[in-house]
Amino acid sequence: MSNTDQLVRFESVSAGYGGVTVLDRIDLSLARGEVLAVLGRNGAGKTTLLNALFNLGPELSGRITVKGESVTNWPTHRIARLGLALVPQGRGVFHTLAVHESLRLATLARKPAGRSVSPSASPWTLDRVYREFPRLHERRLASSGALSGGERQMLALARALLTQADTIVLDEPSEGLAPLAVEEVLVHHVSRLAAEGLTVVLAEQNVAMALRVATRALVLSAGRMVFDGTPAALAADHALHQEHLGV
Ligand SMILES: Nc1ncnc2c1ncn2[C@@H]1O[C@H](COP(=O)(O)OP(=O)(O)OP(=O)(O)O)[C@@H](O)[C@H]1O
Repeated sequence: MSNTDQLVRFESVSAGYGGVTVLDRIDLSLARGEVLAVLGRNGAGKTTLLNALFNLGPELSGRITVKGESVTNWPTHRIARLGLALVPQGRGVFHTLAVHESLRLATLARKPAGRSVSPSASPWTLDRVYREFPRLHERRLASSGALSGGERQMLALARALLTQADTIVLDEPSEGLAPLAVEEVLVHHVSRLAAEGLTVVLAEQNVAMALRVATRALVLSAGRMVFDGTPAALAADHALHQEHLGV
């Protein structure tokens, strides 16, 4: 893999809280255009891995590189300006704002430094977001707090796109969504965006959904990486499923 294809690299990254190790010497690399599913049971360290990438809390050791820059311990906003956007668990939308206002605010957020990093030729605008998510256009005057779970996830995704990020990181996007909403928001929209060149990382408990959209999967178990490969290889590995993903 050439350096320009490589967006993110973890080299022996350990992370923890209050001296307790939660992630243990993780090595991984993420290439442009991949849809990477980060899987594992409750407490396996999925959120900690995403938070390590954005330097959002855990104590870190090892080395994290984003687009060739060594970003370990950089402030989160500087890491984001390299073209990464995080949609946190619970979606992080302001409940009192109308959908349109929430999206408009996202267009004002600071853009990545220098050149545009959006993978598609045209930048994300409000019009383009409303074309991609017609449901948000219908609901543009509704308060964000009145949205369904699926609509709120679309709003969070749209806000991330409006920062012109080329890499979107989603923490448990299917959590609390009805099956139809999972299908519409995640399988439909995420697959479409990935087909246009967006790089996506999603931490998920919903293994079946994640494997439908992912091009690659990692499995964490008690902070160690126990699998890194294709969704097909993971789906075929029943013993690994049983041991590290089964409920
Ligand atoms: N801020 C924190 N302070 C202390 N311990 C934490 C903190 N955040 C997470 N942990 C611990 O780290 C471990 C991994 O948590 P993490 O949230 O990364 O797992 P996860 O795989 O995302 O699980 P879930 O699916 O439940 O979100 C757990 O034992 C958790 O209790």
